Order: sequence, then structure tokens, then C-alpha cells
Amino acid sequence: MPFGIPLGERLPEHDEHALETHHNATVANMLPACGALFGATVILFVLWDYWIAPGRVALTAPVRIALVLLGSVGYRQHRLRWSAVQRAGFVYATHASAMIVAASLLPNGILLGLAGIAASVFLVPLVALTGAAFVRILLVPSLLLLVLGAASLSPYGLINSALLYGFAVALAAAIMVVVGAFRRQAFRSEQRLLHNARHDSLTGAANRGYLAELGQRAVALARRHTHPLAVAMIDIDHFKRVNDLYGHATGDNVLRHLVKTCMGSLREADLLGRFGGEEFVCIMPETGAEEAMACAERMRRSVETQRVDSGKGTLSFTISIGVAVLHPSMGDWESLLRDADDALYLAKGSGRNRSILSAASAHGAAAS
Ligand SMILES: Nc1nc2c(ncn2[C@@H]2O[C@H](COP(=O)(O)OP(=O)(O)OP(=O)(O)O)[C@@H](O)[C@H]2O)c(=O)[nH]1
Repeated sequence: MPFGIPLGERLPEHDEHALETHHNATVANMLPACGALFGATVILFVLWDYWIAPGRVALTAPVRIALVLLGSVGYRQHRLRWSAVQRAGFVYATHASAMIVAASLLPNGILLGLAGIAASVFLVPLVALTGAAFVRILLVPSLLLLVLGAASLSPYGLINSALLYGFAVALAAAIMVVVGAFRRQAFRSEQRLLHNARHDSLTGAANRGYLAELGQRAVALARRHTHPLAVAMIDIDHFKRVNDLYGHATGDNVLRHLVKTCMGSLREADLLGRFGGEEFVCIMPETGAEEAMACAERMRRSVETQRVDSGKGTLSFTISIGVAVLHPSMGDWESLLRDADDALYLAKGSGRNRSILSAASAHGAAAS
């Protein structure tokens, strides 16, 4: 198969939406340049009108200018509640309509201008990602061409124009389908690369870099909206012994089990990342000290009940957890982590297999 994504196939809804958002941003960047280019072509078209029929310019120029001015509404980002793709489609439709209406006012204009009208159709696959968008953009110009062609051309001229225009539309549609498959494939590859760059390949948890990015964002959001935020630092107890007794492959399996078990105890908005080695960090937005401790205990108890196959029988393992919550006197993400790490150190020192809330967080919780 020449394409990873078969021709015409859509991505899952969420990815399709993300691709549309990405495509919209690209089209939004492209639009101002297109505005300058399209504006300049109007002058060329008026000169063309003059060359074909000097006496009709007084008629064609106002039509071109009026439709192009109408289309220019599409360049203004906040004027319409439309996406960039919809705005670009509107701009195209008004410019193409201007070409068709002005041509119909010239003797034999539609036949003479048909090459330009048909060529402009190939701009549509740059904008439309879906068949529905393609049809919406081309609907008005195509109907205009048919109606004005019927009014101003001989039956032979009309059939000839309709066939040529239809051929251009069919080719443009085929281009859109092929380009769409490439775009979707590129999007999927980019997503896969991004996921690999952000996640730990062994456990699938966020890696340290991505964890820091998410943590900093969570702290900024919590500060901005004065919402609670909690962090749990999780460390496997005596993990070195697991490696020494059962081998690294079993150790790796334990790490995977830990992530799977913790994920099962967290809410959808919570995030789990690998801080390094057998140490993990869980970010819990909108969570106060009490709730965070309950969640930490839930994770600790589920891990305790896990059994991992080692090849030499099953083994169980435990975790220690240090919990901290964001409070006003705290600096940044790093200091929140330090707080959780201090609590983890206490949990390790006081016998392991337990969750401890940091002293600063406990004071904050008592004061509030
Ligand atoms: N299998 C495996 N082991 C790892 C990985 N990353 C780190 N380790 C091991 O994790 C162990 C961590 O040991 P320590 O830091 O002494 O901690 P511990 O034995 O868990 O002791 P406490 O934390 O004090 O309970 C080391 O033996 C590392 O080699 C990994 O990706 N896979």
C-alpha cells in the first residue's frame, strides 16, 4: 500500500480534530499572504478585461472590486466566527465568483477565461481537508458558472466549459484525497514521535522532561486560578533487592506493574511521570491535602496487593509515597517537588510502605 493511511480514510475523531486545529493554524498563517496576492491579481484581471473589451471595463471592474471587497471580510481573524479554513474558503469562493461573473459580462468571456477559472480550482485542495469542505467551497462558483454559462454560451460552448471545469474539479478532488492521506500520515508520524519524545519507553509514563513541563504548567494554572494542586512522589521499596534476586527483566516488569496499578487509581486529570530509576511523580490538579493523601493510600494499597510473575514464582512489592500540596509561600514546581521528596524521605526513614504528607503541606492544611 503506497500510503500508511488508506486514501480517503479519516483518523480517529480526536486525532482528526487535532489535525484540523493544526491545519487551521497553517491556513491562518497563509491567509494574509494570499490576501496580498489575490488583491494584486484583481488589477491584472481588470487589465485583462480592458484588453478583451475596453468598453465593458466600467461594468466588470466594479463587479470584481465589489466581490473581492466582500471576500476581504474573510481575512479579518476576529470579524467572523469562522475557522481559518472557512474564511479561506469564503475568500476563494468570492474571488472565483468575481472571475466568473466578470467573464460572463465580456463577449465570449467564459470561454476565454475558462483556463484561469479551472486553474483556480487547484487552490481548493490547499484549504479543504475533507470532501464536505471541498464541496462547500466550490458550490457557489460552480453553480454560477453553470447558470451564467447557460445564459451566455451556445449549448456546445456550455457543454465544453462544463466538461473542462468538471475535469479540473475531479482532478482537484483526487489531489485533495491524496494530499489528505499524506497529511494524515505525516500527522500520525509526528504524534508518534512526539509521544516517544515525551514518554518513558519502558513504562509509558511521562518522562522527566515532559513531567517538568506538565508540572510547571500545573503550578502556573493553580496559581492563576487559586486552585489546589498536589504532588505525590512514589518510590519502590528495596527495589535493588528485586533486581538482585530476580534479575533486571523482572525489575522492569515491576516498574510496568507499578505504573499500570497507579494509573488505575488516578483520575483522568491526574498525570504520572517517571522522575528517574524507580521513582515516579504523580501530579494531581484540583486536589487538596486530604484528597491527595487518600489517593496516595489508594495507590499504595493497590500496589501491595499486586503479584508479579518473576519466572521463579510470584513476588509482591511495596511503595513509599511523599505528598505535598502547593501553598502560597511556595516558590515553584521545583520547591513543590522538594517538599514531596522530603516527605518521601520521612516515609522511607519511618519504615517504608506508607504515605506521608509533607510538614509544610500539613501546616497549610491545618491553617486553612
Ligand atoms: N530493572 C530496572 N532497575 C532499575 C531501573 N532504573 C533503576 N533501577 C534500579 O533501581 C535500584 C534503586 O536502588 P536504590 O536507590 O538503592 O533504592 P532501593 O533499593 O529501592 O531502596 P529504597 O529506595 O531505600 O527502599 C538500583 O538497583 C537501580 O539499578 C530500570 O529501569 N529497570
